[in-house]
Amino acid sequence: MKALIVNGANINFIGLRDKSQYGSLSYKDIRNNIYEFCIEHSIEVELFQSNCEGKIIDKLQSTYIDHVDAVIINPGAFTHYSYAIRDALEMLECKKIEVHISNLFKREKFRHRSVTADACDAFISGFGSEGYIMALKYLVD
Ligand SMILES: O=C1C[C@@](O)(C(=O)O)C[C@@H](O)[C@@H]1O
Repeated sequence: MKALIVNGANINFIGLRDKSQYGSLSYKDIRNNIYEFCIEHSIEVELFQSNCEGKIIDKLQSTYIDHVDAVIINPGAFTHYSYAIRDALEMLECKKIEVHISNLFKREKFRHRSVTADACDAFISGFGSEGYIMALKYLVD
């Protein structure tokens, strides 16, 4: 099993920003938890984070050449308006899971809408950073 985990805008600042929504684990802690789970379950994983929409699209497109079985994506605020990331996701034929650390529906109205979620197979929101592990568990079960 080969998985790509893509994190978008400001996810590298998790642990510093709005701890009431995102908890106090840092992005590095979250990465380490993911690596630990992937080692235990023999998942080959690549973690990618960018604050640039175009770089995220390039990374998603690269999975055509560098085949992956699954993409797990937290686009950050791009979730709410990036049709370009949505289109890049839609093209991919692998399993796609959208993850959000916070519960989008318990927050501001602009966060209630995901333009990327319907290009994915599944959606996880509100389980904190455990959401990434839940997505990985779903893939290995
Ligand atoms: O950056 C983020 C993080 C987020 O994607 C989440 O994981 O809960 C939710 C988004 O609305 C926000 O812009």
